[in-house]
Amino acid sequence: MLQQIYPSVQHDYCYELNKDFHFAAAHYIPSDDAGKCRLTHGHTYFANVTVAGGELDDSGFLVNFAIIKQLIHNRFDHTLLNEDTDSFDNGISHRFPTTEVVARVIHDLVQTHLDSLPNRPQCLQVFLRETPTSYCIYRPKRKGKGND
Ligand SMILES: Nc1nc2c(c(=O)[nH]1)N=C([C@H](O)[C@H](O)COP(=O)(O)OP(=O)(O)OP(=O)(O)O)CN2
Ligand SMILES: [Zn+2]
Repeated sequence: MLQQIYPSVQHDYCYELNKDFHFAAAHYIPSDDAGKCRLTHGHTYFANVTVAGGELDDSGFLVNFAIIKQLIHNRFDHTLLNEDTDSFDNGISHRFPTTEVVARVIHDLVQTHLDSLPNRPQCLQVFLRETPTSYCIYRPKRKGKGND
């Protein structure tokens, strides 16, 4: 597993956890501007998900690390991302499986799970590395932080 220091996100929560995981997936970018990336090709994506909150659950967890990985790995590992039409859409640019959009989709899948937990943790950041030289960070707008 790639080890690195990730950019931190400012917050006032007592607890913050980070989960690293990776998954292999293929994609293509259906845009004339995408050059060679218009063709189907694969990556080993490295993700770091940041979750924060003020309360732990009955196991002493903010959220189980394993669940964070399973949510994403079970869904996308060894898939063609473009075929996951619940997450991506080849006809709408802001739903093409770019690094930016995949990072946002990972956030949304994680946050949907977190919203089902009684202690209501928040996913504050998704760091997603697509290649050795390219990565994206997605941070959702946060209510009460001047963004809403
Ligand atoms: N803003 C974005 N730009 C590009 C994306 C993207 O998702 N968001 N994606 C691609 C391609 O899918 C490609 O997989 C990654 O491109 P790139 O970093 O250029 O890949 P290289 O390995 O060729 O990079 P080098 O540093 O030149 O070796 C393209 N752009
Ligand atoms: Zn690519």
